Amino acid sequence: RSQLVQIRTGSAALDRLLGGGIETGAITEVYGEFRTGKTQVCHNLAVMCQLPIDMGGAEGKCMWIDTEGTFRPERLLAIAQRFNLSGEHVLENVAVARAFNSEHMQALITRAGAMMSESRYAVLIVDCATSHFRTEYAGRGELAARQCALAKFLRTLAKLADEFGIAVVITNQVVASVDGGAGMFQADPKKPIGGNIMAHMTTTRLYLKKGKGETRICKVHHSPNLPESEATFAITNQGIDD
Ligand SMILES: COC(=O)c1cccc2[nH]ccc12
Repeated sequence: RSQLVQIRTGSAALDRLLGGGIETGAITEVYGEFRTGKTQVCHNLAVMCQLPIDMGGAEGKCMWIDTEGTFRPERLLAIAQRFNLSGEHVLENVAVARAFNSEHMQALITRAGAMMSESRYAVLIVDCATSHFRTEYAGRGELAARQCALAKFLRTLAKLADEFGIAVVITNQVVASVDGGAGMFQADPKKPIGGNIMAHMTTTRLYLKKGKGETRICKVHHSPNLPESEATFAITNQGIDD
């Protein structure tokens, strides 16, 4: 069983909000509207996880499932430079696969276990975890089937988080809604069909929203052990920062 640590995000304010950083051995959902920094948080974690544990890292590799072509290797190089890591070495330790539909996503995480038995992974990123489910199960009549497929996907992720002690980080794009961005599949409270799968199958949920200029505000939702407070961070060319 690998030692469970918290991985620093690159923003001290955000790390304080999280009680140290992103938890390994757990699933963290990062959700928010378009362009609120979800993928930027992932780029930071893909580098930070490779730092020594005593520097807030997890001394492991990153596995990245990219569903919308938002992975940017050049962003990793800039962040690596900021933390005095070799960019080439950092990129070598990030295994990226494009996932073109939800079946492909399920196949990738099913096979991920074999790779995690071979070498030390610290982070599995799925960005974005919900877009294919949303488009493939589009109609209202498909909500139950969508919840079922998503629940199976999250169960597989939870098993990887538990078995390999990795931090699973999944992003979820939500549209501005009257319920204040309650996250994907927030079933209409009047007709809860399995409720919000994401809300009860993830350990910690980070809601991101735009602040002034290039700043973003993160609010912790539904965390079993963190106060519901918020932190402000910046998005820079060298990743997220205070
Ligand atoms: C090169 O990257 C992979 O082979 C990979 C990346 C993310 C998830 C994966 N699952 C199985 C292989 C794989």
